[in-house]
Amino acid sequence: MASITIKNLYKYFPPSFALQIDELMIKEGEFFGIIGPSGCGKTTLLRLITGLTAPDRGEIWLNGREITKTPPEKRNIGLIFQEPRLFPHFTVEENVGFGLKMKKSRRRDIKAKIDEALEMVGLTGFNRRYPSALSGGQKQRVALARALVLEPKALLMDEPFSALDPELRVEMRFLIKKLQQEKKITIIFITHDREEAFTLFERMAVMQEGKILQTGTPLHIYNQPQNIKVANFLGINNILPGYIEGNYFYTQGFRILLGAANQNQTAKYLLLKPESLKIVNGEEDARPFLTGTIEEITFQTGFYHIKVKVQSQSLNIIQKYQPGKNFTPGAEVKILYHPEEIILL
Ligand SMILES: Nc1ncnc2c1ncn2[C@@H]1O[C@H](COP(=O)(O)OP(=O)(O)OP(=O)(O)O)[C@@H](O)[C@H]1O
Repeated sequence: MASITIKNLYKYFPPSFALQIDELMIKEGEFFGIIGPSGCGKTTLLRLITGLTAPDRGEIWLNGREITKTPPEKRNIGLIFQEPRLFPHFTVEENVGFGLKMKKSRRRDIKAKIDEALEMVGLTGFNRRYPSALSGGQKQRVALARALVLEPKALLMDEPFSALDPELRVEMRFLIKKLQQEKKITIIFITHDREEAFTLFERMAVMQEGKILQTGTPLHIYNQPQNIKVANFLGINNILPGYIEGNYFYTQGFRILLGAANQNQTAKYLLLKPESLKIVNGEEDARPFLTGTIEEITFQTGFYHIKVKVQSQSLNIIQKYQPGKNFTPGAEVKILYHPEEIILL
């Protein structure tokens, strides 16, 4: 498996889209993610790395060798799409072995390699099945085996699990994580699912409008987003404009106490993570608080998502379900916050 380096890469699609990446380095054996909103250029970046799209300028290096002009089939980079793209009239075995056959490998080797790849993806014994007799998750496992059997230098995955139902998606995430750790595969994985990003990636790049806004571990980016676009994309959606004076950040109609490290800066925005806020009904707590009125409540797998109006602004709060504790729209509530968990930008 190999490292991938990108230098000054530029691709323009008339009339208005340009991808521009000054520098990006993906380490050998790294599980690297690319996240960003629809249309920001994630797929274009993958296509440039595999050679399916040619850049206007810039360089792509694979394992210390420049491959910018190398044809796709000579790069040996595996590509997995959202849909498995299997040949319907081929069996599982024929689908998985197709690339090896094209490379004119020996028949006995092909059989052994197919069996090994099928075992890796948990499909031992499925050799003779046709795609029509497979579930969505199984088809995507075949697509994975078909890529792995060629022992690619890197595996590029373009939202590979987004068409699967939630349970299967979780199962496939476990599988790919396990394979990546066991085989030390270099993977670049596109998603716009934040949960997927936090589960899978060692490092990731947040893209927007053809550019990389920030690179780092998911946790680092979540805790220190570089700007409000990154923060918002990662789900930190309480972004309050204002200014700092002394120990407080003043925003429209109220103020927030700052932690010791945050005072006397020139920040223009204060960010509150939805899960760092807590609604209390009269319980004693020494933490500073805001008061507001509950606007809206939804319940999602063990958590309440609550919107509370504080003066003219709405705050989003994610709070764990607790038996016996209910929230009602219209109720006046106290919202606790941690001054040390505030992000200033
Ligand atoms: N071959 C092409 N010719 C012209 N424009 C293109 C071409 N391929 C992509 N684009 C444009 O480039 C931009 C980026 O597209 P891309 O598919 O890379 O985005 P994405 O981040 O992968 O989006 P999504 O998450 O929706 O898949 C879009 O505006 C798209 O319309």
